[in-house]
Amino acid sequence: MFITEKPTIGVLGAGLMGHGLAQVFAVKGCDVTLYDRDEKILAASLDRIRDNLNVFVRLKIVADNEVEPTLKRIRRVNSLEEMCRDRMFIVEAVSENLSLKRKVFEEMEPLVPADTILSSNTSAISISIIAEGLQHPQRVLGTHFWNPPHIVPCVEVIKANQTDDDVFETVYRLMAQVGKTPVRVLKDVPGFLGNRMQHALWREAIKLVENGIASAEDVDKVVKSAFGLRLAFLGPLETADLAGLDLTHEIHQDLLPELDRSTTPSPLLEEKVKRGETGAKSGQGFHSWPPEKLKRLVEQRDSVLLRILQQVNSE
Ligand SMILES: NC(=O)c1ccc[n+]([C@@H]2O[C@H](COP(=O)([O-])OP(=O)(O)OC[C@H]3O[C@@H](n4cnc5c(N)ncnc54)[C@H](O)[C@@H]3O)[C@@H](O)[C@H]2O)c1
Repeated sequence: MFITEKPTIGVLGAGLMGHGLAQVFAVKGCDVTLYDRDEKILAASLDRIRDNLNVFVRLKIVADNEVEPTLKRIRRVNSLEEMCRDRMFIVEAVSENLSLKRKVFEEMEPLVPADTILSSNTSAISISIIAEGLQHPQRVLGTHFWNPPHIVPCVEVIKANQTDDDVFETVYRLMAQVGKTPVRVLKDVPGFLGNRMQHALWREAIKLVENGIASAEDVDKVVKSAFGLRLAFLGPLETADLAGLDLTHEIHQDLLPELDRSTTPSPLLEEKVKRGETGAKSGQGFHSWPPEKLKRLVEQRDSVLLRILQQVNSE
């Protein structure tokens, strides 16, 4: 399948992920339509993108005079129909809810020609189930961007049971064309690649706190000041190779039986959620989050991530 130099992109949902997705494509010269049923969220999206771009300008990744032309390439529209018009690729980023996702895909189908590619940014819902019952499920696949999508390079391109090979490879190339680091997820498994690994780590981290082995502060500190440091440069399998697979085998023989293997959320997590301690949004989770601390951390996160990426890319 052919990708034009300036692909036409539709983004459905302008929330946390959607506004950043619009930015990803617009920065690379694509013509973007952006739609959200919530008028306030849609109205605020361009200012959020401008704020994001200003961080890039401060770090000299984007030139000052590129900000307005980038914003001009994003057209906020007031209906699904307008968002779908003349699009080569549409990415859905509405709330994480299966029936909602199935509904919006059903609504989009009659609004686009059979060769418009439709993707979902779902974190965990099966793409094959979203595509079930559509007239042309072969043009549906997953593109799982990570938050913040305008900064984190990886996009997991997920092949659903019905996805056509050519569609899959076209989207893989499109992601590379807009400067992302695509990976192929060849089977539609829950959590794809990244969230399976990430939540295996979180399950163990929560269990260590629940069992009183260390504080939440110290659990986070071990990741940040030990093995987490190298993760942006070396993956776990590269690290296992460097450590030696014989040593890895030895350690797994002794350690794997000791690790948490729960198949339900931990009692500590259940208790916190019941108490309303839902993390940053409520001000309290494993850590406490006064608003100024949270604001500073999110700003620092974006600029630290960009600087790590600059460093890794220059090696
Ligand atoms: N937040 C993350 O860290 C993250 C990371 C990766 C993937 N995702 C996935 O991305 C998707 C979006 O997540 P988010 O965090 O941006 O959520 P969000 O709640 O910030 O945004 C969702 C947006 O969808 C809009 N919406 C809902 N129904 C709609 C409809 N019928 N038509 C038009 N707009 C509609 C809402 O108004 C809202 O603005 C989810 O599937 C989520 O799992 C999220």
